[in-house]
Amino acid sequence: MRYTTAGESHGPQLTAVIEGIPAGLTIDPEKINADLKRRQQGYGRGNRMKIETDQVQITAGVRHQKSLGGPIVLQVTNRDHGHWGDIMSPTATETPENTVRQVTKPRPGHADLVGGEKYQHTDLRNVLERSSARETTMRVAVGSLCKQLLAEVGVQVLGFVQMLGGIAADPAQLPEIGDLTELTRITNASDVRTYDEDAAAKIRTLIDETKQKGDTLGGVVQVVATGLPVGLGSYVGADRKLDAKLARAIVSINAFKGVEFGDGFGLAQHPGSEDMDEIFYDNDKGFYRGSNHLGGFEGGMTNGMPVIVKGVMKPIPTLYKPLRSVDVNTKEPFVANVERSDTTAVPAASVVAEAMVAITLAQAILDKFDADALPRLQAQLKAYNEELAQY
Ligand SMILES: Cc1cc2nc3c(=O)[nH]c(=O)nc-3n(C[C@H](O)[C@H](O)[C@H](O)COP(=O)(O)O)c2cc1C
Ligand SMILES: C=C(O[C@@H]1CC(C(=O)O)=C[C@@H](OP(=O)(O)O)[C@H]1O)C(=O)O
Repeated sequence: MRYTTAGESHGPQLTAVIEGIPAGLTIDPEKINADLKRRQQGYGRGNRMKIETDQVQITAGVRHQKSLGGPIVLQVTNRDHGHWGDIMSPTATETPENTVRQVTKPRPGHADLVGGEKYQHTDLRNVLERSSARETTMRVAVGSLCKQLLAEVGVQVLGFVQMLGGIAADPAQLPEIGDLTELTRITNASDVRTYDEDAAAKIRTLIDETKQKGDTLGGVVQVVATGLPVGLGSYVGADRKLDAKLARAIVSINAFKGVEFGDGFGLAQHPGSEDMDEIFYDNDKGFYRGSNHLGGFEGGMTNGMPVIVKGVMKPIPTLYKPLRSVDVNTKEPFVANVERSDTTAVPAASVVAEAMVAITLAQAILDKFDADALPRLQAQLKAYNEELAQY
């Protein structure tokens, strides 16, 4: 399964084309809309989210809510496009009026300067429009569709905020991970609600204070996936390791600078005897691990434990507090002048991370098994799990 997205932040609309979804999958657009809404929420977002109400339109590959096996097209309208006149029109010709707002002042921490140099753009709007995290709308739409597929084979995926601006959102250890729907109830990724209401209140206060100072915040998000078959991915080649593919998927999210599995960087702080997950056997459960320090991966393969992936998001680069930069035309220094921006988008990013994990896990399952039609995929997975139970 592969997908691509298209669209500019303030262009008319965003599009995703997905190829390789099995025929016969029920696709509920309202479930996609619910995830799009989660991505739009979260304390600390800027005014753009008051303008947009992201709703998916499915325009190809689906009939009567069932996938047909061909490419699926998803579209979301940018309501803000209406405020941009011809400036973001794909068809209007260039005039003094629609080029007057040329962007020549690159923002530190953004793609603006390097993108201009690389693509020979003198108007940096041509860079920022596509490098904007507005694009993650379509990743969430694709991920939401993938979650509908994963649910049909017993896999659940959930992303949430683990830390924001240095304050832990889940100070307690994750409870025994069973049904992720239960986890959704207590950890609402769309806001900074956490296991611990005190922590959530502290985070909201910190976001308010940071906004007042014209500054921004980053954080850590966590994604948990349960119900995965043993043996997705492979140790036999670098390009087949599934943990490596997940790392790439997470770091591909705008502003993400690091990724870890299970105890991640914390593993370096203990001797091996405290970090390995010992192996046990039970007649009913088969092989199982007594702990999950390694986040569900051994040798680049799923080992049957929940997959636990974390990603770190840098603070939002556009600050109301000015940062120094240099105008690409005049080569004169300036201090940035901001119109609007998020103070933090870590809650939204946790929904994006969930989508990226769902997409990558769906790809791994569809690569491994015959995926032309959903019932055959389900039958193959069942046979595979039954075979492994005899090992
Ligand atoms: C959901 C989400 C919302 C974001 N909102 C903003 C924003 O309002 N302002 C901003 O400057 N950056 C925002 N970013 C971050 C930038 O898109 C990102 O830092 C920039 O494209 C440069 O890419 P890089 O940080 O991956 O190098 C957001 C990122 C995400 C994931
Ligand atoms: C539009 C979204 O996020 C945007 C991501 C973003 C950036 O630079 O990445 C900058 C802001 O855009 P604008 O300049 O239009 O306010 C955010 O609002 C979204 O998440 O849907």
